[in-house]
Amino acid sequence: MLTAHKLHLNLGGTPVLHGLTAAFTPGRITVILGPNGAGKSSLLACLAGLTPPTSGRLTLDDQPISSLGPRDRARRIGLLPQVAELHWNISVAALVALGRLPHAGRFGLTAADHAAIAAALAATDTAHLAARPALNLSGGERARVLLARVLAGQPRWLLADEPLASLDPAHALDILGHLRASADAGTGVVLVLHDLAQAARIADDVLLMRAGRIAAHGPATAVLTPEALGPAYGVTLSDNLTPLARLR
Ligand SMILES: Nc1ncnc2c1ncn2[C@@H]1O[C@H](COP(=O)(O)OP(=O)(O)OP(=O)(O)O)[C@@H](O)[C@H]1O
Repeated sequence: MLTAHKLHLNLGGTPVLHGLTAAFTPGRITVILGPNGAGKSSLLACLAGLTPPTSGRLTLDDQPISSLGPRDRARRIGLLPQVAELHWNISVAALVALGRLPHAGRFGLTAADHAAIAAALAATDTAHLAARPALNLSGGERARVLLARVLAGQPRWLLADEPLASLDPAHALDILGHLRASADAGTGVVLVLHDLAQAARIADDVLLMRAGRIAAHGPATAVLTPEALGPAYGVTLSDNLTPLARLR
């Protein structure tokens, strides 16, 4: 289990998370929803152990996340951040191989490493880009390659912030299918999404945030309703979760 207990986070003197308590279950896909600025990315960064909370407790399988060494943590928790910038013009193959760094032994990549990299390239339909310089990719290609880097690490927990935002419908479906298969194989998957239709398609559980607090958390069927989502987003929603109008 990945858990947050009474999590508070201040950034630049501003309270961003206000005492969140939540547990995430391996083998399930949790989608975090909420309006801009609700604290979704901040929560994900805390869960990944990258942003230390101001107070509260984060644990992975009953162990404080802060007690994990960076290599151990990176093996167990993979994070795809919302804004993933590329600074080096290395090849796609080299970039995806970086995802194996937490597993790297003294003698370079093993057959298992190569197999994991090939599987990540296949899952994201990026194998044909392997020789391309990473800086020359389109936005959607770059997003898929950066996801491949995370998948190559085969983390037990996969946290991804808007992983489908720049993908075309076919690639979005491919990635959703891969995430479902990963969860079915026991991976804990936590996704931040804005598209309610995608959330409805993939979520087992939904954590709805509003202004740094949890507005609802439970099975998707219970939270993905116009009554629960509408007030959080300040809109009225149709039965199929299409936004109809702003709430006054
Ligand atoms: N370094 C920072 N200093 C001060 N405030 C910050 C900092 N980083 C984020 N915030 C604020 O924290 C709040 C939560 O931000 P966060 O990025 O977690 O929201 P979000 O729900 O992911 O939003 P979005 O849907 O727009 O991506 C926002 O009000 C944001 O302006």
